[in-house]
Amino acid sequence: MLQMTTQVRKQAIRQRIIIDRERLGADERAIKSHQISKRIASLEAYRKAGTVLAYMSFGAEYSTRELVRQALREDKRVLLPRVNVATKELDLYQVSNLQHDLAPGQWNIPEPLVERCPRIDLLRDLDFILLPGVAFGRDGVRLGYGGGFYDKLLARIAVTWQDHFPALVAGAFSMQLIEGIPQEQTDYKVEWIVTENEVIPCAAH
Ligand SMILES: Nc1nc2c(c(=O)[nH]1)N(C=O)[C@@H](CNc1ccc(C(=O)N[C@@H](CCC(=O)O)C(=O)O)cc1)CN2
Ligand SMILES: Nc1ncnc2c1ncn2[C@@H]1O[C@H](COP(=O)(O)OP(=O)(O)OP(=O)(O)O)[C@@H](O)[C@H]1O
Repeated sequence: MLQMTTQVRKQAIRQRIIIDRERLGADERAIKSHQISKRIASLEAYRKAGTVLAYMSFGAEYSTRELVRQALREDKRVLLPRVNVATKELDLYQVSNLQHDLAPGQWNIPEPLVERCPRIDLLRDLDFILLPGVAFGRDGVRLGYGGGFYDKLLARIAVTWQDHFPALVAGAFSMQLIEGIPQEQTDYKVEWIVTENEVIPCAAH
């Protein structure tokens, strides 16, 4: 019953923030996305990273394209997720060319083409993870679309790699920062939230 209440509360927050985020105009989103990208690119954790797990934004999410392009230009190893419908988990693939390596997948999100991109199973190699999200708390609590994809991925990484963990960073518009997001046992917190206005260091996970 407690579980149910948490899910209902999460869903209400999701719906509200998704609608509010759509209200930001396209131009405003582009300017803010650029500011977020620049701030993330200047984080030490990003600069030091050899292997980066990013994602391709969709809808009114902060646009990750600039950062993904920059990482490829800087010769970082760039991985992108693909929703595995059978396992309901994220499979990771290395991309090298955004024009040729991607096609619209689940929910129309650009995803790596399996025939062009090598699948990467070695979660140990990850230095930096850029996480999507609908809403965030300043303490690092993250609310996604409800698939639990990232929490499951992070749980897999935690098992593989107990002593060391990749940096967990989220880019988001400042309107996505809210108080009172309910947390569950399986939820991982992000370490940094980067908005158009600030870089927020959050509690360690
Ligand atoms: N850009 C981006 N890529 C991502 C994520 C993300 O949040 N953002 N994900 C983060 O985990 C995964 C995809 N997760 C998603 C889960 C639900 C919906 C969504 O729109 N669901 C609709 C129902 C759609 C349907 O079932 O047909 C909904 O909830 O209304 C989108 C993405 C992997 N890739
Ligand atoms: N490690 C895990 N193993 C199994 N199920 C999990 C795990 N982590 C989360 N889940 C389940 O996934 C479902 C959705 O979780 P949650 O609402 O936290 O998703 P989200 O963080 O919003 O989505 P996403 O991670 O895809 O952005 C929940 O029912 C949760 O119990």
